[in-house]
This record gives sequence, C-alpha cells and structure tokens, in this order.
Amino acid sequence: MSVFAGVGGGGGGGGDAAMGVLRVHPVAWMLARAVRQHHVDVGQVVRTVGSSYLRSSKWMTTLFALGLGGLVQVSVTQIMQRESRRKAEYESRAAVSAGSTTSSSKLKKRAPAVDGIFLRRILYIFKIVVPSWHSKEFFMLIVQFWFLVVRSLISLRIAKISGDALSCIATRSWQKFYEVLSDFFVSGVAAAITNSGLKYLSNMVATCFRRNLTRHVHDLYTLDRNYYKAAVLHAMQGHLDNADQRIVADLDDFCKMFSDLYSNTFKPLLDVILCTSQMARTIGSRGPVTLYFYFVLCGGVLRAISPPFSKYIAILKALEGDFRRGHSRLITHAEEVAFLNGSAREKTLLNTAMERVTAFSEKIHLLHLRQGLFDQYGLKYMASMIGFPVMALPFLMGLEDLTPAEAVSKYKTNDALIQQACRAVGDLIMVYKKVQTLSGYTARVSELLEAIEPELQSRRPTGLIENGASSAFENAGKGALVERGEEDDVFMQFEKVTIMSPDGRLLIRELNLSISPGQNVLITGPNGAGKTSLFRVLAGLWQPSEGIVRRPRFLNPELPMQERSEIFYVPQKPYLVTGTLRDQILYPLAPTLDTDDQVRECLDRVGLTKLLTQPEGLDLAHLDWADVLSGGEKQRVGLARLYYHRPHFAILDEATSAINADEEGPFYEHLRTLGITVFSIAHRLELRRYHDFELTICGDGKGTWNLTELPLVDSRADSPSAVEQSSSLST
Ligand SMILES: Nc1ncnc2c1ncn2[C@@H]1O[C@H](COP(=O)(O)OP(=O)(O)OP(=O)(O)O)[C@@H](O)[C@H]1O
Repeated sequence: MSVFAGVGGGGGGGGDAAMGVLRVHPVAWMLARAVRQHHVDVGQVVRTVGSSYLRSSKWMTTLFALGLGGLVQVSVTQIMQRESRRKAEYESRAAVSAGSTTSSSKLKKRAPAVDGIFLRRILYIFKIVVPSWHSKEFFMLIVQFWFLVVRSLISLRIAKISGDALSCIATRSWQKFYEVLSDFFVSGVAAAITNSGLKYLSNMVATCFRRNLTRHVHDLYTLDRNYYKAAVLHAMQGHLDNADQRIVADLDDFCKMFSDLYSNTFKPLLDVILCTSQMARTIGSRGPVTLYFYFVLCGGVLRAISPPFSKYIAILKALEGDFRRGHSRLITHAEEVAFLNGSAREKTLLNTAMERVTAFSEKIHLLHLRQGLFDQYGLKYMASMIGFPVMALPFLMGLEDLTPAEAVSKYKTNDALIQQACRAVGDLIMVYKKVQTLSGYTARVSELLEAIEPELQSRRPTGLIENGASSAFENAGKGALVERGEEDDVFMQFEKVTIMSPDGRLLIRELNLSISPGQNVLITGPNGAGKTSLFRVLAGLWQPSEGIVRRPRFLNPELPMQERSEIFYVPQKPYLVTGTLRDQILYPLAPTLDTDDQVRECLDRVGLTKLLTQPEGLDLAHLDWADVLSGGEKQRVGLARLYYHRPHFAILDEATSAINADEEGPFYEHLRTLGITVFSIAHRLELRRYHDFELTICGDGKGTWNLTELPLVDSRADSPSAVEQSSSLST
C-alpha cells in the first residue's frame, strides 16, 4: 500500500533522514487529496461494499471486511494529517537551522544494520557488561540458561499430559484420570516457579548490564573532561548528539533488549530441538524436516522484504533525544523565557519536537503492521496448514500396531509438540526483527562509546561526517600542550601558537607570550575574537593548531591540598553544584567540615555573609543555586571559591563583570596579597590598573594580536605606553 512509501530518508530534502516520514508516495497523495476534496469516507465505502458483498457469508468474514475498512480509514486519515505535519516541519526547520536540534537531520550518517560492524560492536559491549566468566553476570546467564532448559522440559511434559488426558477419556480409566490430574498440578507449580524465575532473572540481567555499562560510560565520560569533548565538539561534528538521552535512556533500552533477546533465542532453540527429537520417535523425522525447510524458505523471504527497522530505531531514539533536550532547555532557561514571554514559541518548538517523535513512531507502527501481515500469515497460518498433513499422514498411512486410544493419545501429544515447535521456529525467525531493533540501540550506544573512548575512535565507521570544517578542526591539532616541570623557569608560555575555531576560522595566529609569577595579563578584544578560546587551549579543551603551550599543572582534586592547584578558572557565570553552600565553595573538592572557618572567611571577603544568616549556616542547601542567587552573587561565589583554593595562577573570564566597579579593586588587590597571578578577560578598560600586560586579540579573521606593557599602578588608568610585541612584528 502506498501509504508506506517514502521510507528512504537520507536522500534529498537536505539529507534529512527523519524527514523521510513525511514524504508520501505521489499516487497515494493524489488519491488522498481526491478523497478529501470529495468528502468521501473511504472506510464507509469499504464497509458498505464489504458488508453487502459478504451479506450471505459467515460472520467472521464480515468482521474481517469491517476491520479492513477500519484500517483503510486509519491509513487515509494519516495521509491527511501528514500535510499539516509537513507544514509544522517546515516551520521547525527554520527554528532548528541554528543547529540546536537533531544532528541526525544535519548529517548523513551510516545507517545501522545487522552486519559486521554490528557484530563487532555487540561483542565489545558484551565484554563490558559481562566482565569475566566468574562475574555475577555470567553466573546469572548460566542460571537463566538452566531455567530455560527446565521450561522447555516442562512444555514437553505438558504436551505429553494432554495426550494422556485424551487417552484416559478414550479408555475410561479413572486411575489414569487421577494421574493426569496430579501431573497437571505438579507441572503447573513447576511452570509457575520457572516462569517467574525467568522473568526475575531477565530483569536482573538487564539491570546488572545497565549498571556495568553505565559505570563504564561514566568512567570514560568524566575522564580527561570527555563530557566537554563529547558534548561540544563531537556533537558539533555529528559523532554524538544528546549524550544525556543516550546514557540515561538508550543504554537502558539496549540492556533490556539484549537480555530479552538472550532468553527469546535460547528458549525457542531448545524447544525446536527437544520437540523434534520427541516427534521423531513417533512420526519419524521426515515430516518435521519438511516443515523446517518451509520455515527457512519463509524466513528468507520475510527477511528480504523486511524494512530496515534498525535504522528507524536509531532515528527514533535521536528524535526522542531532541524532544527531551527541548524540555531540559526550557527548565534550564525558565527565567529568561518567562521574562521574554516566550511561552508560545517554546510550545511550538516542543510540539514540533514531539510531532517528529510521534510521526516517526506512527510510521514505524505502519511498517510493523505491513510486516506483521506477512509474518503472521507465513509463519503461523501457512505453517499450521503445512503442519497438518505432516502430522496426520503418518497416522493415516501407518502406525497400525497402535490401538485407537493410543493413536488418539499420540496424535494429541504430537499435535501439541508440533504446535510448540512451529511457534518456536516462528519465534526464532522473529528474533531477526529483535536483532534489527537491537542493532539500532547498539548503534546509539556505540556512537557514544566511540566518541569518548580513544581506543574506539579509530574504529568509528567512516563516512559519518559531512561537515568538512569540523573534521578539519579535529585533525588540525598539530600543536602541543606541555605541563610545566618543577625546574622550568617559565611559568606559562605560548610559543608560536595558532588557534582555530571548531568551524575552521582563524582566531589567533602565532602567539608568542611568556608569563612569570606576579605578571598579571589582561586580555581584550571584540566579541568572538577568541579571548575565551585562548583559555580553552590553555585548559586543554581545544588543541592548538600549531605551536607549543607550556602551562602550570591544572587543578587535580585527587592530589593533596598543598600540591593541588596551580591554576584555577573562574568564569563569568560560575557553575553552581547541587548541594550546600559549603559545597559551592569547595567545588570540585569533596565536602568536608574541616575547613569551615576558611570557607566562612572567604564568604566574608566577597561580601556574602548574608547567606550565613540562615539557621542552617554552611549547610544551607538548594537543588539549584543558580535559581536563588543573583548574577553578581554568583560571581562572588566564584571569587570565594578562588580565594579558598588559592592557586598560583587564576584565569578570570569576565569574572567580575556583574560586580560594582568600586569593589573590583579590593578583589584584585587581595589576589595579589594571596600571591595569585591573574590572566583575565575584561571589557572594562579600568581594569588595566591591576594588570602588567595587555594582550589584544583583534578578531580581524587574520589572527592578529598585540601585546602591550601597561604603565605602573598610579598611571594605569591612562592609555597604554608602548606596543611591545604584535603578531605582525613576530612574523
Ligand atoms: N564550540 C564551538 N563551536 C564552534 N565555534 C565556537 C565554539 N566555541 C566558540 N566558537 C567560536 O569561536 C569564536 C571565538 O569564541 P570566544 O568564546 O573565544 O570569543 P570571545 O572573544 O571570548 O568572545 P566574547 O567577548 O563575546 O566572550 C567565536 O566566533 C565563536 O563563535
């Protein structure tokens, strides 16, 4: 049926795989439009024609016709709804063109499939979720396997009891009747225990897998600030979108599917083997083999016509990630949105993201419907039709030595066995569908691992990136970042350092700068010139394109306090962690009560003693401190944190921009008293008086910069004295 058309995705229309859902086959579209224009109720037409045509037929056939009419009605309604969705999609495209949502819509990614890459990825993940053969997880898998065997044996037993029941009726034996009754009772208890045990084990395996996998991801995600690289750089380059969705939801889905697949593969496999061997004893093996040959043939055909569900699952998960991110953004920026009265716009954006998810889900449901028709007919009803002669012929043509009661009993037992075997083979063939779904989840999880695990980055499937500039950035890092040794004279040094933005723009070219303790440097320049980018390079978040950066040791919370901090970063909007007031000052160190006096002193120094007036004191806690502190107060918390950590070197990125100008002086003076050398970005030129050098980044697209020595404190309010170095001089 043409309503299923347009499933390709990826090609045309901006390479938007997710858009594929909104493309409808032209013939279907014309039909739908004609139907709508003439107000024809297609469902009614089919129902009327069907019921009058089938008036004399049996009630089941009539019901079938009515159901078909309903289905056609649903499909046509869906085509209608697509027009309005398409409009909404166009609207949202404008909104997301800034790159805020679906990276899947911007980038052409290799579609996940059940292939070699899938196998390699699943093996890799298996080693993470089952760390060793003596692990708890391995033990659980073994116990689960044992339960599966028991369940198959119970099924065989129940098939035999069904035959015995028929035999006891045929022979009118009361003794057999009681035996069958007690057999049913015992088998029922065993089946109930086994089934519940299996369910429990399956859930436990999924949960343990999730714990192992999530821990592994957390280890890597937080290692070497990978969360930044993954979220900012890889997301931009299309390697990774919505890391939160992948870690919180996709990992869980993957583990559930993985565990489910394990039990759903072994159980039918065992059933087939056991049922076939039992049947062979009575009716020989030719019949079952013929039936299985049919299943293999049917499975091949079904596989060939099956839509690429793995790809669709991956797209659906990406869309769900975008939807979730829309809500997270609204929570994070609730106040700004409320001030701007942006509710209507936000609603449109959220509804659009939701529409994408639901429209795509509908498409998948329709594809499942189509596939289900073939699966059901081929694997269930057609198989039963073939199964009947397979079962009946041996009884019709031979087995004369059996009494009628024995023949009936054996027929019944074998009938139950063959039905179970057919169901099992059908389930095995349907496993392919689940494997396809698992492949979609595996792709989501593996992309996350490949983005954060260096060992896997080389294994990332090629052909993922369309954005040449981004990949150029990734490969452009020919420069080096070196940690200063104890014996080095130079405190911090940039040697012919060139910095490019991730989208390939030249920000700073061949910067030469050496800074010694006590020499404060002010960085100025227009917006977007690359001032913060210089710090990103210094912190190791970005790699320099060329040159060498020598820097002091960055904060390492693992080290003892006196060795820990040589360099500390204070941004314009300090990050506030969930927890107590004490936690804000100690961050990123773990909370301790030992230094409370020091913490109070730091708060006092930045004028935040008012926060201590609450009875809880330093234990005062808020879920989100960002919601309860003003902009200036947040900056004061950042400065108090700096005073507490007392590094040798501080990077202040407009760290005092929201604080009164007359209070900035004492802050800077206190930093000098503490022996903290400052490297600051500021737009307020009055701050020159607290610095020894001014580095101006021109932001002219050629990477030009100037370094100026500033006059002594008394005269520093005036303009700079002389240009000492510049990029033009240095080249
Ligand atoms: N993650 C990123 N991906 C792509 N481009 C980025 C990224 N981060 C920064 N840029 C770009 O790099 C350029 C320099 O940014 P940077 O933050 O260093 O500017 P800045 O000089 O600190 O500006 P401002 O004074 O406005 O804070 C900008 O044009 C910005 O758009």
